[in-house]
Amino acid sequence: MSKIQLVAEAQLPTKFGIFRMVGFEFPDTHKEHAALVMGDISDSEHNPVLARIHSECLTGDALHSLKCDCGFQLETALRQISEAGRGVLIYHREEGRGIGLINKIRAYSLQDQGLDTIEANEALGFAADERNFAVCADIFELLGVKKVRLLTNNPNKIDTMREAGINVVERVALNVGENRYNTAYLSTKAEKMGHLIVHNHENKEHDQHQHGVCCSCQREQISE
Ligand SMILES: Nc1nc2c(ncn2[C@@H]2O[C@H](COP(=O)(O)OP(=O)(O)OP(=O)(O)O)[C@@H](O)[C@H]2O)c(=O)[nH]1
Ligand SMILES: [Zn+2]
Repeated sequence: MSKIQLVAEAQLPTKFGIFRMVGFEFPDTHKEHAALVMGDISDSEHNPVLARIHSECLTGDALHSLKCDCGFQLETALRQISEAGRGVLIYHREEGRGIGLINKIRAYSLQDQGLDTIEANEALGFAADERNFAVCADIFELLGVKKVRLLTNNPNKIDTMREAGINVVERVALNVGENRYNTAYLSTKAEKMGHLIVHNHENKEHDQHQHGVCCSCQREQISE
């Protein structure tokens, strides 16, 4: 398969400030990814860039689902980049950990019957995580980013970046959005997938809760 290429760029004003949106495409498959860039990221060698690899989650990112932590992480990452005045968010379009939206809905149906997130994937014939993060290293390279402070709880993202030559100088934890509907999902990630999740009750910075959702996440008005 040929390498992904940078194919389009434009300004994107958001509620977190004005980003440069960069579009990437594989020439053969036309599979698309995108990145939001703020500030001057060309000097990462001397001043590592705050960065997020955010895997697509239509339900969490756009439809306000409480079944996962994705939407909360997306908002927090964009806010932190905006506060830093500089950074990159790669929107990694591998919905449902790479199984796609319809299969994720099928997995959610199995979860409604009691399976956890990994068991549901496996019952559908998939691995627990089908994502390929290597493309994100290529995207960092195309953006001229060499050293990053990576916003993630997933050690696999860090390992893959380092193997691909992107220097992750720091992991910045992203523990937001825990609520009654995703506690089991977060526990499965921590216990079975090795994610570095800190639960709200252990997280001194986030010890106030409203409506079952962590105080830090700005989506406090949730009707239950
Ligand atoms: N197959 C499947 N995918 C899910 C489920 N819940 C969320 N996802 C997808 O999981 C991806 C996010 O992965 P997570 O494991 O939550 O987090 P991560 O990106 O690995 O790690 P962080 O950087 O810490 O956010 C997105 O692509 C979501 O669409 C689920 O129950 N089943
Ligand atoms: Zn999600």
